Amino acid sequence: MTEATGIVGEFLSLKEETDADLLTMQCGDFYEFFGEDAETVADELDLTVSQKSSHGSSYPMAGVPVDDLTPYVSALVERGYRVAVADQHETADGHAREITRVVTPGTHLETGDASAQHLAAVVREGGRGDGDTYGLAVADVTTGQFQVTQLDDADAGAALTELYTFAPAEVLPGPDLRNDDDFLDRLRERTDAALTLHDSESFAPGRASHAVREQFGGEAVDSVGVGERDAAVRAAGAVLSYVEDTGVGTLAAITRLQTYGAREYVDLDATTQRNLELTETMQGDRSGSLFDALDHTVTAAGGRLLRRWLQRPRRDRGELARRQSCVAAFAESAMARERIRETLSDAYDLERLASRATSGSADARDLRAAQETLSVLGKVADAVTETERLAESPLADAVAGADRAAADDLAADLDAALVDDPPGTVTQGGLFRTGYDDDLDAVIEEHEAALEWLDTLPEREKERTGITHLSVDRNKTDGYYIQVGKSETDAVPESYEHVKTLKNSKRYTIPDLDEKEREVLRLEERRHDMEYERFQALRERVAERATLLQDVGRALAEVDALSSFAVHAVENDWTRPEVHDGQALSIEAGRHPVVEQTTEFVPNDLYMDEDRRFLIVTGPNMSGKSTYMRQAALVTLLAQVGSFVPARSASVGLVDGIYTRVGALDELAQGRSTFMVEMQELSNILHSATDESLVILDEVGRGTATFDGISIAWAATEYIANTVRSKTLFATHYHELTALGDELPTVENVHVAADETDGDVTFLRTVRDGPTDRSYGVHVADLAGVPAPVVDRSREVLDRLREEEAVEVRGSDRDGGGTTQAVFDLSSGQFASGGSEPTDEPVATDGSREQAPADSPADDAGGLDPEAEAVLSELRDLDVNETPPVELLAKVQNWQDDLEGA
Ligand SMILES: Nc1ncnc2c1ncn2[C@@H]1O[C@H](COP(=O)(O)OP(=O)(O)OP(=O)(O)O)[C@@H](O)[C@H]1O
Repeated sequence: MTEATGIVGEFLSLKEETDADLLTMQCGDFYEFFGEDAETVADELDLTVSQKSSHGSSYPMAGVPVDDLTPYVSALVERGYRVAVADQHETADGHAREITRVVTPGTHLETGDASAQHLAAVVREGGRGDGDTYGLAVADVTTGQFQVTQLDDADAGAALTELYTFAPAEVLPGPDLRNDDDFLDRLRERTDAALTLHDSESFAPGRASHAVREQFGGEAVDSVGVGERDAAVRAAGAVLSYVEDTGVGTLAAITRLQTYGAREYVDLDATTQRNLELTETMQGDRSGSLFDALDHTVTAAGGRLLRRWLQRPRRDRGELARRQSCVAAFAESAMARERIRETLSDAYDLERLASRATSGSADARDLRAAQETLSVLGKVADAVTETERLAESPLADAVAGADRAAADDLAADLDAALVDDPPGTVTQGGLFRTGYDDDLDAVIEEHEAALEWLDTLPEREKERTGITHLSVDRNKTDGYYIQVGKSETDAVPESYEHVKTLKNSKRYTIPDLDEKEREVLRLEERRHDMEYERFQALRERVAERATLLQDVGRALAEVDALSSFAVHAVENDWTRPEVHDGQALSIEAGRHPVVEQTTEFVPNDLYMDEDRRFLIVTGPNMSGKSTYMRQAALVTLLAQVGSFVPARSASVGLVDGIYTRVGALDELAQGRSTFMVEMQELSNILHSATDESLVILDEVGRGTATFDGISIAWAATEYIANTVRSKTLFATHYHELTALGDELPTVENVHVAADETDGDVTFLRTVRDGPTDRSYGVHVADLAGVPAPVVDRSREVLDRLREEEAVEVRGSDRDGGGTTQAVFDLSSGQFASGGSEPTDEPVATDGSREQAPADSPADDAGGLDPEAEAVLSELRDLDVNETPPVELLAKVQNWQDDLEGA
């Protein structure tokens, strides 16, 4: 291929300049993609590819109109591409093009999604292995939120967990982490984030701390105690530099550095968020999640905050008490609450408007929206002050946190400037009210007068000439003209100069009209320029008040989220939990917050404390074990976000983390076996949980052979109860484990009760102390529609196993005739002597006749060899009641081995 020149050549050389995935370049009224980029974009967005020839070669080309670029870029970014945009600008000798911005998943301003969009940088300091420090900085450019933290971590687990909670759209790994496959794999596994290698220099301590100081001022850095060389500062500097480099212009919206310590939030890893179905169900649906059930917010920002709260429960009792008091006040002020929510429903997303103002993308409608929302603050504040119950609650401070006077001033400013319903374009005039600016008014007045002259021209000309079919109009080619109907063209005066003949009419112009036309065009252009200039100035003034907009936006979002909690509490009869620093978790008549929405729910009590930390939950399948355990976790979580809880009363000891292990669903797709995932999750819990955590284990060890499963569950229970000492609920079908309830002082048994009369099982949904006696699995098989012969036979087998610890194999006699030949002996785990008919000889499962082995019980009469004797005597001496099941199993296995050896 010859080297491209011209437009394609220009495109290719711009492409060299950027490491973005795609480049689009403005060519007049279109943005064009060329070459491979054109093909990729056409594939992704269903655009038509044409061919552009350049000096004998031909290049694929796909383009979109200038005004439509944003949605196309958004769609590409949402698919994970980083898109560079090269704009065209006029120069003395034609035009030039340069890359003005790179839109990436983490810096995408025009997102259609109201939820937060996070860009994160993560830095590791110190050698590999023990004692590493991780710095994390997370920005949301759409709202200007910027959060920074630092944590010490041995194996990156805590740092990754912290990252997961933000569900970042884009991550910038620091220089030390770029080549760490393990870290990157773990990151990819749990987030959909695009990984971007940003300039290593920007992570360097000096550069980074300079960037942080430039952005927030030296004092801000010092006051939050982030030292120069800290990993957190390096991460923060990299994020700032990336936002600046991508050029979307939102850096100015990042006004505040929020640092937080790991101790402020409850540990809640991605697995647990998913298991507890906080924001989506395990199947990935929003509907049916806790957020979905709980969300009564009326603004996008309020919804975003509520979601964030659920994902980041707090450990600070003071903050929780503050939120609870606000919810309580709202719950008891029905009228004011409804009035405030009604007012709030007029609010736009101020945090996002602030970012649009600073990036220069806000239009007059956006500023109008900002004005209306700023004045919402005053109305909400008034409603709070006027309602005694609200006025004396911490809500008054929450509202007062934003500067109402400044908000009113800015709102008044904007209101004085902009017309009520401004147009969506900012270059076509019509934005400002009269009285806002004298110079502008003068031009507008002249312009309007000239337009008025044109408007009334037809009347004047009709009167002067006596022509009835006469109108004045304008189009692009002819400019202004007088149009006269064909039948009356004879009556046209001499002063009319003919312009064009149409089928039914003729067009003319007159000297006065030509002159007015020039005047109107001149005034129009001047007016548009003046209005645009003034609009930019106004937008800049708003951008300068970004912090104010963000403060007001956050205050309104908080009022929205808190009143949403109150609405839910009132509608569902929730109660204010007592939160305390002790261990006890006590729930009286508790319900599951989501299940109770759709089911006639049977409330249950739960009590745990220092001496009753570990509950083994047994009960039939489908009886409600999982629901009961999740309910405990969700009540705790709700208490730690400041919400009321679904219970008659509740007292919740604050936890430092909630860990769950629940049946894995979709991990097989990722190439890991269910059991492997189960064990990884268990391992993570055993490493991470502390005596202040809450652990939910819904079956452990089920994914493997029974003996291994029981052994692992047994050992894990001992380890948690004796060493980790976290509050734990463990649902299991291994009844053997219930023995631990009697032996370990802090472990207790509870069960979900069921009632069986005449073979009919009724689930009572009531939790009682002590272990269950049966499991009713066969009943569930019946409910699930397993064919009747299988269900009936299961019942028979079950009964025989219970009564005789042995069961025969049906149909093992291939030759027909008999039904009962091979007998499986539960206690030996082997086929023992055959049944009685039609023959006494043992038959293997394949139906073939076998010689009875020499040491089979059938041969006992002949005397035993020493090994068998030894086994028998051990068996006789064994105290079954005193031996833990796992040991029993091991013994049985040993005996079998011994006997086989003999
Ligand atoms: N307290 C309750 N009141 C009313 N319905 C309940 C209650 N608890 C559970 N349920 C309902 O019972 C069904 C089974 O509950 P769950 O999944 O918790 O049972 P499980 O014992 O964990 O079952 P399995 O052992 O098979 O996993 C669910 O549909 C749930 O909605």
